[in-house]
Amino acid sequence: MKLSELFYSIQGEGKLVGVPSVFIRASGCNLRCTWCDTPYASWNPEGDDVPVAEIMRQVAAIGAKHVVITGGEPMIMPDIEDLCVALKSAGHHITIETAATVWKDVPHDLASLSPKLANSTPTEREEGKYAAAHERQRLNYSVIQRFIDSAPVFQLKFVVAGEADLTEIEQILARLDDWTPADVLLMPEGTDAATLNSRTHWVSEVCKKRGYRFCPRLHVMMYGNRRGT
Ligand SMILES: Nc1nc2[nH]cc(C(=O)O)c2c(=O)[nH]1
Ligand code: SF4
Ligand SMILES: [Mg+2]
Repeated sequence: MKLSELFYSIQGEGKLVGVPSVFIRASGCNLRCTWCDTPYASWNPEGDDVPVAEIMRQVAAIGAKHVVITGGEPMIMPDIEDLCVALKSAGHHITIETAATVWKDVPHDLASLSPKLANSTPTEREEGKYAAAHERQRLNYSVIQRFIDSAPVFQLKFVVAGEADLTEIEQILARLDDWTPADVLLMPEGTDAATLNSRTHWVSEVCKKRGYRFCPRLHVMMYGNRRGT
């Protein structure tokens, strides 16, 4: 798998926030979010091809149960299934962080689904060649539904930048089945504490009204937006 980084940190987002976890970051993405916080795994993918056996050696050396496979987009990696099978048989808890645009039936424990809203689309003027492909691919309802239907546990984690995003989130949720408000997480967009804090108030008010979960970005608050954290 093309690997941009592998590190041990605290899960900063989602239902398992606070859990010490090994992060395996696949390099390469089919989307191009304008606010992507890991451009080194999407816009300008860095890293080397690392065999699953070597990834397993590095994970074993850390010795944690929880593993988060993120990216980039892990579901476009040719050996994602081999990696998940190996992690499962070694007894790990697997979270997959995906934009849920590509389906693969791989063993996992938590599907962290982050469908991308219109706020993610690059402007035509700045990034014309990516804007159209991103817009075409960013929402794939049948893929999202397959994850919901097959995952042992899932979360729908929406990156929100403004109150207008709520309308789109509700349109998306209306096309999906078998979720409850407790599965819906609203995460402020931002890669610094000041931006996150400026969005905390209105996002938390929406969560109180709708019964959605507020999703912090604990690692950004703890470490700033730094690689390997
Ligand atoms: N600590 C920490 N928690 C995370 N949760 C999701 C992450 C991601 O980049 O997908 C992430 C990350 O990069 N670091
Ligand atoms: S889906 Fe994730 S990795 Fe890909 S461009 Fe968007 S934020 Fe970046
Ligand atoms: Mg991230």
